Amino acid sequence: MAGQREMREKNPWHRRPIIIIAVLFTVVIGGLVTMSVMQNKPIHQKYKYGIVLDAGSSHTSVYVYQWPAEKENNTGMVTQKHTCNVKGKGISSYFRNANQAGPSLRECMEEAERAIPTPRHQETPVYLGATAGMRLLRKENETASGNVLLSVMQFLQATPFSFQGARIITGQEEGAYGWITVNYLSDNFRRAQHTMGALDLGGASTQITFESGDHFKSINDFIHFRLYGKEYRVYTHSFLCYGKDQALKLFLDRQLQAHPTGSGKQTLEDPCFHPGYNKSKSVQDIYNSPCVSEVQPSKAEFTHKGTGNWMLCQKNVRRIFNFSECTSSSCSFNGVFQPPLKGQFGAFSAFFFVMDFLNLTSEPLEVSKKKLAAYCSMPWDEVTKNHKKVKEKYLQEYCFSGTYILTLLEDGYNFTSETWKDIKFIKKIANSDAGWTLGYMLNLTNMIPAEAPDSPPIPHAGYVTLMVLFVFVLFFLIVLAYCFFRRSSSASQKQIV
Ligand SMILES: O=P(O)(O)OP(=O)(O)OP(=O)(O)OC[C@H]1O[C@@H](n2cnc3c(O)ncnc32)[C@H](O)[C@@H]1O
Ligand SMILES: [Ca+2]
Repeated sequence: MAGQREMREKNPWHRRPIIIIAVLFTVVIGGLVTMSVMQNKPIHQKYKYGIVLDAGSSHTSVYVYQWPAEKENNTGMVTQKHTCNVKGKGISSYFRNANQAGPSLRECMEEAERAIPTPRHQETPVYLGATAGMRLLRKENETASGNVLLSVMQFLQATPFSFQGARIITGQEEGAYGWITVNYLSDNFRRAQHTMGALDLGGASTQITFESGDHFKSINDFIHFRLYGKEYRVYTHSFLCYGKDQALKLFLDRQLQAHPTGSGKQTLEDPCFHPGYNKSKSVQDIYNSPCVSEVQPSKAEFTHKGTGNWMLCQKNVRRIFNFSECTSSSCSFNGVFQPPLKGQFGAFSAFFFVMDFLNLTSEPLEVSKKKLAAYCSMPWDEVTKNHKKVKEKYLQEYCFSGTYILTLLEDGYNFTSETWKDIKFIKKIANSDAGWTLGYMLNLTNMIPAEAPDSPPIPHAGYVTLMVLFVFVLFFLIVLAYCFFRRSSSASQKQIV
C-alpha cells in the first residue's frame, strides 16, 4: 500500500495541477478544432433564381433557372428548375388583339411564382426574348409588333418579380446564346479542348453556330467571346424564313406557283405528304407571311393531295434554296458565307423533335434517307392508325420536315455522310433544355466571367482535415516533449539523491 502511494506521488500525471492543465489543454484544442470546422463550414445553401421567357414563333415557353448564390461564377452551377409551355400560339399571333398577348402568359407566370420561394420573388430577374415570329411581324407591321411587346411588358411588370425587359433578339444573338448554352451545360468552356457547334431549328428561323478559325470574309457573321480566360471566335448565321413552318410555306408556294390552276379548284399533288392524304386548305394560310411571294394564286382554296414520293419530295424541297449563288470562298445557301464545318454539333428544337419521331437520331445519313423514303410512302390512314396520340398538325408534316432537315443539313450546311456522325440530336443536356434562353440569362447576369476565377489552393474539405491533423500532431508533440522533460528531470533528481 505504502509502495503504491509512493509510486502515485512519484508519477507526475497524478499531481492535481498537471491533470487540470492537461484537461484544460484538451478542452482548448477541442474548442479550437470545433471553431475551425464551424467557421469554414459552407453557410446554408441559398439559391438564386432567374426567369427567361422564350417567345418563339410557334409558342412561348417559360424557363425558371436556379443556382447556389455563393457559386454564381462557377460553370455548370445553373440548373433548370421548372418549365411551362404557354397555351396557344406564339405572341406574334396576337397582332390583331395585342392587349391579350400579356395576359396569355398568366398561368405560366403563376407556376413560376409557385416554383420560386416567396422571399426570393422580388430579387428574381425576368427577361423576355422574342424570336423570328416577332421579327416577321415587325417587318410586316411595326405598330402591331410594338403593341404586342408593350402588352407583355406591362403584364410582366405587374408580376412580383424584377422585370428586366422584353425585346426582339437578333438572329445572331439567338445563335450565339444557343452556342453558349450547349457549351456551358457540357462544361466545355473550362474542361474541354474544343467547343461544340449549335444547330437550332425553330418554326420561323434556323441558326448555325460554331467555333471557326480565322476567316476575314463576312465579319458580320463572327462574334468574339472571352470566357474563363479563353478567346473564342464564333461563326453564326440565322436564316429567317427557314424555320420549319415558314419553309413549308415556301415549299407549298413554289409548288402552287409551278402548277397554276385552270378554271376549277386547284389540286396540289405533293410528294412530301403521304399517299391518301387529301385535305382542302386555305391559300391565305400560306400567303399570310412576308416570307412567301407577293403574287398569290387567285383561288381561295386548294386541295392538298399526298403522293408520298421521297425522291421527288427532296427534289422539290431543294428548290426553296439557292445553292448556285456564292461570291465567297464557301457558302451554305442563298449566297451566305460559311466557313468549313468544324467539330461536333448539338442539333436541338425541331431538329430533335422530328428526327426523334422518325427514329433517326443515331442513324447514318444514307440509312436515314432510306428509312425516310419508306416512311413517306406509307399510306396516310396507316400513319394515323399507328400514331393515334400524336397531334395531327405534326403527324401530317413529318415526311416534309424530315426531308427538309436532311436537305438543310446536307445540301445547305454541307454535312456529308462522313461528318453526319458529328451531329448529335439532343433535347436536353444535364437536365436543362438546349436553346438560347440559358445563354441569354448567363450573359445578362454576367455569370460567365471573362477571366477564370481564382480557386483556393486546396478545397474546403481538405483544408479542414489538414487543420485538424495539424492540431493533433501539435498536441501529440507537446505531450511527447513534456514526458521526455519529466523523465529526464526525475532521472537527474535520482542521480543527485
Ligand atoms: O425559334 P422560332 O423560329 O421563333 O420558333 P419556335 O421557338 O416557336 O420553334 P420551336 O423550336 O418551339 O419549334 C420548332 C418547330 O417544331 C414544331 N414542334 C414542336 N414540337 C414538335 C413535335 O413534337 N413534333 C414536331 N414538331 C414539333 C413547332 O410547331 C415549330 O414548328
Ligand atoms: Ca426557338
